Amino acid sequence: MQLLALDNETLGWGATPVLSGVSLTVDQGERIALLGPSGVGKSTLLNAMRLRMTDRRVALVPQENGLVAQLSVFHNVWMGRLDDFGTARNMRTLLWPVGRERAEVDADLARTGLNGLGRRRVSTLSGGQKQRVALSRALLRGGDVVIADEPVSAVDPAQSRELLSQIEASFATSILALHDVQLALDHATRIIGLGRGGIVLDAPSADLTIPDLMGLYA
Ligand SMILES: Nc1ncnc2c1ncn2[C@@H]1O[C@H](COP(=O)(O)OP(=O)(O)OP(=O)(O)O)[C@@H](O)[C@H]1O
Repeated sequence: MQLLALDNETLGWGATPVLSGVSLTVDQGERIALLGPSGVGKSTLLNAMRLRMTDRRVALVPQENGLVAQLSVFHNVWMGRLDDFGTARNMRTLLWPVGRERAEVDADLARTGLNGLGRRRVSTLSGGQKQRVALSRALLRGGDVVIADEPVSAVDPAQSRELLSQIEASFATSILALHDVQLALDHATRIIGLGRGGIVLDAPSADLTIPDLMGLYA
């Protein structure tokens, strides 16, 4: 089943184009990694994909995490489900979370290695812990597809692999901007490479090698 299609499109911000001639489709079940040098347009493409999938349940992990620093880890993770409930229920959960809600959040915190941190204020966490809060929020939300912008950039290599495995376990389809080419080759089934204002590579990971991908950064 096709989740989205872009046909020779120009993508950018306001009147400023970043990527042009962008044509691609994304099918359910694909695991896509976006690669390319800093500033090339990975976030721009992810944003365009997100906007085309309004008919799908999408979980997002933004590059800057999108957390509310003054609120607890529990509150930030629960935000992944705010649009599942009405205002009154959300107010109640934010003020007086019940045991079942805490348990649901705790289960996803455990999956990202943040056991026991539900009551901590996000502002007191390390960069890698904050990133894992954002991933826990996406896991709690669940959905058809996860769109994540460098979701493991602040954690160590072993944690990166574990976290990507957790993403794979929860989402049938994933679209991830990554900067580690080996991680991309190991976890994605398809790699889209950006450069020179557009897509310069779109191929199955199985057909690609590290030197092929390093060419994106030359
Ligand atoms: N929200 C935004 N509003 C306006 N311009 C933006 C916005 N986000 C990105 N841009 C611009 O779009 C261009 C591509 O940036 P983008 O963030 O898509 O690249 P990227 O490949 O994700 O970079 P990085 O790897 O550094 O995160 C840059 O010139 C950037 O300034």
